[in-house]
Amino acid sequence: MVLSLQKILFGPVHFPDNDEYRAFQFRFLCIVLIAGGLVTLLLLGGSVGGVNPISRQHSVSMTAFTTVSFGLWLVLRGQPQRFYPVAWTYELICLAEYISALIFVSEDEMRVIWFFTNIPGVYILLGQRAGMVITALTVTGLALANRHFPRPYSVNGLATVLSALVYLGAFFHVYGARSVSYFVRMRESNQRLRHIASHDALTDLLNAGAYYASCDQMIHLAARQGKPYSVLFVDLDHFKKINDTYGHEAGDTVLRSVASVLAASVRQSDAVGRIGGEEFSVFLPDTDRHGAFRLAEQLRQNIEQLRPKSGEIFIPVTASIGIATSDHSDMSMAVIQRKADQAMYVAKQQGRNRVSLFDQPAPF
Ligand SMILES: Nc1nc2c(ncn2[C@@H]2O[C@H](COP(=O)(O)OP(=O)(O)OP(=O)(O)O)[C@@H](O)[C@H]2O)c(=O)[nH]1
Repeated sequence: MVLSLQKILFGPVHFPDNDEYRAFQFRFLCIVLIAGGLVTLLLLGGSVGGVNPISRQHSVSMTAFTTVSFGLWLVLRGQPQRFYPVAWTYELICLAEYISALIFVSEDEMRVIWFFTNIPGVYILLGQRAGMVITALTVTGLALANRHFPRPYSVNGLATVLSALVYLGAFFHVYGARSVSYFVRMRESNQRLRHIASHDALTDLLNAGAYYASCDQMIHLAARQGKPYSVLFVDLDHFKKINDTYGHEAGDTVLRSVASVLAASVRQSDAVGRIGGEEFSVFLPDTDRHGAFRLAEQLRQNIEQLRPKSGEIFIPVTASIGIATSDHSDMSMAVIQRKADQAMYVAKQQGRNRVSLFDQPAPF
């Protein structure tokens, strides 16, 4: 019920998770357009019914305003990319409408109130600069035009109106600046937290949880498309000895260097995760065992040539890599990872610094 009302009001729109403020502005503008059209329609109804007489000239302007408001809502519905042109157009027709009321409805001494309702909306929809410009235009326009109105406001009345407008503009300026900067900081810290929760602090690769979650998604996609996928289990050789010989910090340097090589050597669509101390896993969508073997061999050589530097020492490092490729049945991540692990174990047994395929001889 709520969802279908939202669909009617806003159309079929979707905003990314970290775009709440833009989503709010879009929805706010839709509501403002509908509310603006309805309010003028109500006042026009009052005029037709004789409750609230409005001059003929202003009735024409109100009819045009109502039509354009609803028209703009239809233009905006489901099209967030039209937000700024629609918001500016609406703002300009609002100003025209309020000026028309000032000139043609002089018997309504409260008509200046509409300028007050306008300013918060400009700050919310169009931001600080537009809010300041519209406030300044309103204040100077009223100050200069007052004596030309058929029934000008008294000096006292005008002074109150202008001071209150300046106060309102300043208030929303400060409030808007604060809330936007607060929102931006909240969004940044959310992004940071999400990154921390899904990445390994030492290497900045995906951590085990995030890595397996993204592999599960890729496996679903591959199953739908009927495409093969492979997993490389990369385990550094005699890493304990590296720690013992060069120190733990040098070990960390090695892990970071290997992680960079892995991340730089694969495609954007592949996933790389640190799944244990000196264990990495690489998921290769749309890759059969030939492609996986070629890449694994390349990675093995890149790691061997790496020789990361710690202090004045270049540390020799090698890796054993196990490969498993999906067969025609659907293979879960846990199963294929286990097979890659077994293949890696074979590589270790055969002397390390080599690539081994699960249950199969090398294809070349
Ligand atoms: N520097 C550092 N060492 C780590 C980290 N995580 C795990 N290790 C160390 O990695 C070593 C892994 O040793 P093992 O599992 O025995 O494996 P290995 O020495 O590489 O031997 P093989 O795998 O059989 O070639 C352990 O000594 C861990 O303490 C880390 O974040 N930083």
